[in-house]
Amino acid sequence: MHEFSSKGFGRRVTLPMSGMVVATVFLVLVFALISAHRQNSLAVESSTQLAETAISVKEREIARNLKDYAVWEDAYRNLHENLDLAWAATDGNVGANIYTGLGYEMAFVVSPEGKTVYAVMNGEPGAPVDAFATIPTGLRELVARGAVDAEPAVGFLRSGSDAFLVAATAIVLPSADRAALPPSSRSVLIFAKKFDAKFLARIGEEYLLQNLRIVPSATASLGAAVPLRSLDGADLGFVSWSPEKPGTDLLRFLLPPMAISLVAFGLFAFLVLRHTKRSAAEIETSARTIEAYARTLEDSEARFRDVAEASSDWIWESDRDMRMVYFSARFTEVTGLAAAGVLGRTLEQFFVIERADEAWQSRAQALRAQESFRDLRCRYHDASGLLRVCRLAARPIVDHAGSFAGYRGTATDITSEVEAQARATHLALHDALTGLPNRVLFHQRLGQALEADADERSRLAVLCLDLDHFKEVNDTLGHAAGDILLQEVGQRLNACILPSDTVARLGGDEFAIVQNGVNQPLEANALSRRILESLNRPYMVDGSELHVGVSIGVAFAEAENDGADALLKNADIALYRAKQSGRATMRVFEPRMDIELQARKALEYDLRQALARNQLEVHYQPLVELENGRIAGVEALARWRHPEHGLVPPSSFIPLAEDTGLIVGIGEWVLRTACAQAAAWPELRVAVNLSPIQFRHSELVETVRQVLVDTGLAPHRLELEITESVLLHDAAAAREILTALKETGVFIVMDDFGTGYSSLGYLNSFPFDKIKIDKSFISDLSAEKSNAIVRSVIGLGQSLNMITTAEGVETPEQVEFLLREGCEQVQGYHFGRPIPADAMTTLIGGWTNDLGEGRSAA
Ligand SMILES: Nc1nc2c(ncn2[C@@H]2O[C@@H]3COP(=O)(O)O[C@H]4[C@@H](O)[C@H](n5cnc6c(=O)[nH]c(N)nc65)O[C@@H]4COP(=O)(O)O[C@H]3[C@H]2O)c(=O)[nH]1
Repeated sequence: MHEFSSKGFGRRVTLPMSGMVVATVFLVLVFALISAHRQNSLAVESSTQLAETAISVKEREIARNLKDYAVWEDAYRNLHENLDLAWAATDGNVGANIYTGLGYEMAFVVSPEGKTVYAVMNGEPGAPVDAFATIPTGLRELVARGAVDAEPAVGFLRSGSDAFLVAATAIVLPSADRAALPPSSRSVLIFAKKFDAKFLARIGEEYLLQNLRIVPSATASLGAAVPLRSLDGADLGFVSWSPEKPGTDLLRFLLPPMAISLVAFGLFAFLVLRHTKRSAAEIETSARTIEAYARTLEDSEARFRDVAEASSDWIWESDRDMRMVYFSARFTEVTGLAAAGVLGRTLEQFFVIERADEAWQSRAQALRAQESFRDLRCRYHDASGLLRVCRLAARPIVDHAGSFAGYRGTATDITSEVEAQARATHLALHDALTGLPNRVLFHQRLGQALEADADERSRLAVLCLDLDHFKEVNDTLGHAAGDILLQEVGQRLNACILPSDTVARLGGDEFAIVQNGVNQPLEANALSRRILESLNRPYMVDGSELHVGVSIGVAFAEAENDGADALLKNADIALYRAKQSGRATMRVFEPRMDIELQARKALEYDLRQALARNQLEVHYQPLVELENGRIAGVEALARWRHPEHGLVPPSSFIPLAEDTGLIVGIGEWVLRTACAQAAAWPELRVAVNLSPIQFRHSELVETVRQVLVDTGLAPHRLELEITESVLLHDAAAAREILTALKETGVFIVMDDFGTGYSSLGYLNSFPFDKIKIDKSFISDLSAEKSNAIVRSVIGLGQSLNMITTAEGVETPEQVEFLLREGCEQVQGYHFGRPIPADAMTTLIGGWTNDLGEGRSAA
């Protein structure tokens, strides 16, 4: 770019302009001076001519006047032939009139012999004054020439210090033939006019020559001069005058306005130049600013290009018909396609616009309105034919006329982003372990299904599934095995459903199914059966065969159902009921289940407060030795004195306490209360029930030890009753705890023997001190089978050297039977019901050895 500079401008414009102005002024001045000089010279020249003419006129005038007097018969007769001085002196002849009339100061008559015979000096005729003495130089030659020449001889001669115009001519008859007369016989008349200041002043007046005067030298000239030379060439000085100076006058006239004009012009030129210079400086500043802007613009463009290409993949442009007309170099780098092959195709020919994209409507509107748009999702095939996704953003190009000329925009390849998004969406909606839909997707599907009309809704069933004993698998075989099991369960569930159904893993071992069955509830029942059958089949995990069942709760959508949450809640309630019903089964939701559940929740709430509000009590039931009828001990049984419901039996709250984990706290409280109470009684043992839940807490042994220490009860006076379910859960851990408990010195009792799996192996492998035969066998003693069982358990105890206790002994017959069979201890209403500690203290105090007496009727 050409750089504009005000200094350059000064050099190029100011200096030449200033030079031109100065040169013009100079030329005008020179021209004026030359003209003035020329004018002056011409004036001098013409006045010189005038002066010369004046002199010549005077010469001719004196010659003419002289000739008038010399060529006159009277003069010839009286001055030549006969010298008549009186005639001569007579005024009017050659007398005073020569001076007074003609103004000649001197007049002489010289005889042929060369002698002055008559003279008139300043108008005074008189005695002859020698002319040659008066005018000593040059007069003789003049007289000689005048004597012979036809015309008077005229010339300037000096007389003293004065110059005189002198004329001489022969005095002849007017008719005389001058040539015929010998010169020597002629008399000569001489007139002399003094060239004095007065005469010159008169000439000056006549010829308009100012200050006409005689000056001795040219240097004393008044401006113009003509030399006066005598006939012999002697210098008589100069006739000088002040010539007119029209040039100088003109200059005088012109110079002031010229000077003013020049000054004004110079000032104007100066101002113009200054203004021009300032303008030039401003232009230079503007030019620099524009240059700076241009550089900034270039930088900005480069920056924009860098940013645009860094934040996107390529830049593109289309014409007004949406035909691609430009791709930046990155287009080929990213797509592998040659730009030339795509240019000319329309936007829609190259890109497949994703009209399914939710935002398409607004983009379509922007495109129709030829407005800016962003985030327009498109697909295209790259050079290798792979379908890729990109995002377009563009702004309209507006031409100089303000019309739409196409689009200019960026494209960003978002294929990996879209794939990652799809993966993330899948992850967000699916369970990572089983690949099944997760809770979120399940809710979405259920919500969508519920949006259908009432008819379709009524076909909808939700099944909630919970694996039975899954926790045990996890606890015993580890989480890896649990994971494999869950994956297998997922596959089996998938195999059970139809494509229109959705099976989801809600978390842990919870699954749920949305079933769309035309024929409900039959189809839900059928599906439940299929699932129960499929999931009950054994699983092979790490080479081990595992068995886990499943409990299923089913709820059907109804027209007036609240929604997905309500439906799922109902299915969950049904599932809870299925689990309560012994697992591996299914239950269909009924409204009463919800009521019961609410009641249970209310109870649970109350139970949480019970301990803190001292609503729990421990009642004691005596254990009697059959052999001697003595109280061998008491069983501590928890009671809940509910402020509204009265005394609540443990069968109503212990399972709830176990489900909620409250049993840990309640159990410890019962243990501590019973031990403290027993310590106050003489040598009686106290039996306390331990829940399987307490067993899973590692602090159990330490708690027992601490309670014994705190209450001071001797360990051998404490019996801990456990059920078979404790052993079922984790046999190894149970054995470890039992062994540790045994080491504290307490008795371990197997409670409710015969109700569970009653593996006889347990009795061998665990350190039990006592077996309690469940009261269901005792109450059923009339039956053959029960008799046999009771008999064999008693026998087993004896052979394993364990004490056998029979529970629920209510009748003397039962006592007799047990006595006969060798049962060592009994417990039952026949001997005493569970009673509060005070009552028990009284009972103990009044107890006799007689088996039939002292029974409490509490
Ligand atoms: N029909 C009949 N029943 C008799 C007779 N003699 C005693 N019973 C009842 O049989 C149950 C014996 O206790 P259990 O088998 O350990 O069974 C207990 C025990 O498993 C559990 N339980 C009670 N208190 C506690 C406790 O503090 N902790 C734990 N973990 N469980 C407890 O609750 C179960 C029920 O306790 P209870 O309702 O007190 O019921 C007691 C007792 O009242 C009889 O002649 N006929």
